[in-house]
Amino acid sequence: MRIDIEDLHVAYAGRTVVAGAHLIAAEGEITGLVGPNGSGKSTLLRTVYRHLKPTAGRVLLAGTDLRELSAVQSARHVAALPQERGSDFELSVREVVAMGRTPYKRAFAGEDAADRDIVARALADVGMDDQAGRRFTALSGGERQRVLLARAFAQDPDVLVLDEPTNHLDIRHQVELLALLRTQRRTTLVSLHDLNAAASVCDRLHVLHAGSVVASGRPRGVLTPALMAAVFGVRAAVVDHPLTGDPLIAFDHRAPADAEPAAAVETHTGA
Ligand SMILES: Nc1ncnc2c1ncn2[C@@H]1O[C@H](COP(=O)(O)OP(=O)(O)OP(=O)(O)O)[C@@H](O)[C@H]1O
Repeated sequence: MRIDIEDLHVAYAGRTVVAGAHLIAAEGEITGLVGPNGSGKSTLLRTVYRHLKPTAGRVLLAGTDLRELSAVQSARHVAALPQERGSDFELSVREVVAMGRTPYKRAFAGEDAADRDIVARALADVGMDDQAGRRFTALSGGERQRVLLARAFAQDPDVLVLDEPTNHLDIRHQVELLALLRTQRRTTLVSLHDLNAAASVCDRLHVLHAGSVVASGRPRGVLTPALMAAVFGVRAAVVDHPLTGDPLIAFDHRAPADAEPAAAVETHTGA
């Protein structure tokens, strides 16, 4: 299922932080959202998983305005890994993941064999199947993250919305998670701070700056040295990754760039 975000505005207590964002997350593609701190990535994602209501504009799921769907209907289609990662579940790992099946159950209905298979597969996908009996609150930050991702997988959604899913993960688990997203081929909308990971894993990228999408397109067309200077305020060269051929952004960690105003950034929409 495809997601269309049209002229989205979102405000907190009257302060608009997403202002007229447009983007498409195409069916079966990984669509990345990148941008500096505070640019509005989490806020935009929160409207897609219905944690926040837009003040104007809309989010369409396969052409239907999300607001026309009930909470249960949208939970069958859209699963999220939010940035607010619950830490207060006095539940086992397996029970947390099984919560992903809730949208499919009638009140008080128990698990059936199909639910148990889906939960087991989700736990195996994130490499937590050997820890299913542990208490969620006893896990490390990265382990919790993987369990909450398994809960999203157990929801068997058409669309995955992931807010910085690689946060807290060691490099091996980052690579595994991103590879897993690629093999699943679900419609995925994901925010990432790691621009090299975004360049490798995303089919398309949207760059948010001060609440607006300032560049969109294939990673190679979007992640240019000029954009890195103007939006992120850093100096960088873009080369070919020696192992994969993906764009590899080599940052100058010694000094920031003199950032140009964001208005100087051209919006890219091509390949
Ligand atoms: N719950 C909230 N109440 C009020 N303002 C908020 C709230 N959450 C975010 N903001 C503000 O909205 C703006 C956008 O924040 P948001 O978290 O969407 O940015 P982000 O791009 O995800 O940032 P980061 O990269 O730091 O996670 C920021 O100015 C932030 O301070």
